[in-house]
Amino acid sequence: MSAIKTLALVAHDGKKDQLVAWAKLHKLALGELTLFGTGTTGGRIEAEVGLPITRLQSGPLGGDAQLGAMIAEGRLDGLVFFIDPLSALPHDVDVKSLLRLAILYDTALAVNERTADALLGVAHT
Ligand SMILES: O=C(CO)COP(=O)(O)O
Repeated sequence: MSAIKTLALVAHDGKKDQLVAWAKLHKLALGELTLFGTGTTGGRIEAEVGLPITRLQSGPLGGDAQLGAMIAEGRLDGLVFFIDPLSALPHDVDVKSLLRLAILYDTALAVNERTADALLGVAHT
């Protein structure tokens, strides 16, 4: 696998605290990468972690679709997407589409913390 240079960070509302805590823990490693995020997630990463991140639309307003397009265009190496397995979402079709494209294009994909650690190459704590 070639090294990851561009990484998107996304979390559903019930998982945002976990993603912010994970990003704080791995700020140094994440700081080496060009980061993208959906609107609300990206805003929290910027404000609470202090990492520069390009914010797309909020997920329900097309942010997942924008990330899918980036994957289709070969502009994203990895996706850390903390999906909330306990909540139904109005934009579930967009989430499915994003995951489908990540699989189709063999994008490095982590949907939980342990796998995100592996993706980033850091030790699980
Ligand atoms: O809903 C999302 C992903 O499906 C995330 O969007 P926000 O980061 O804007 O909350």
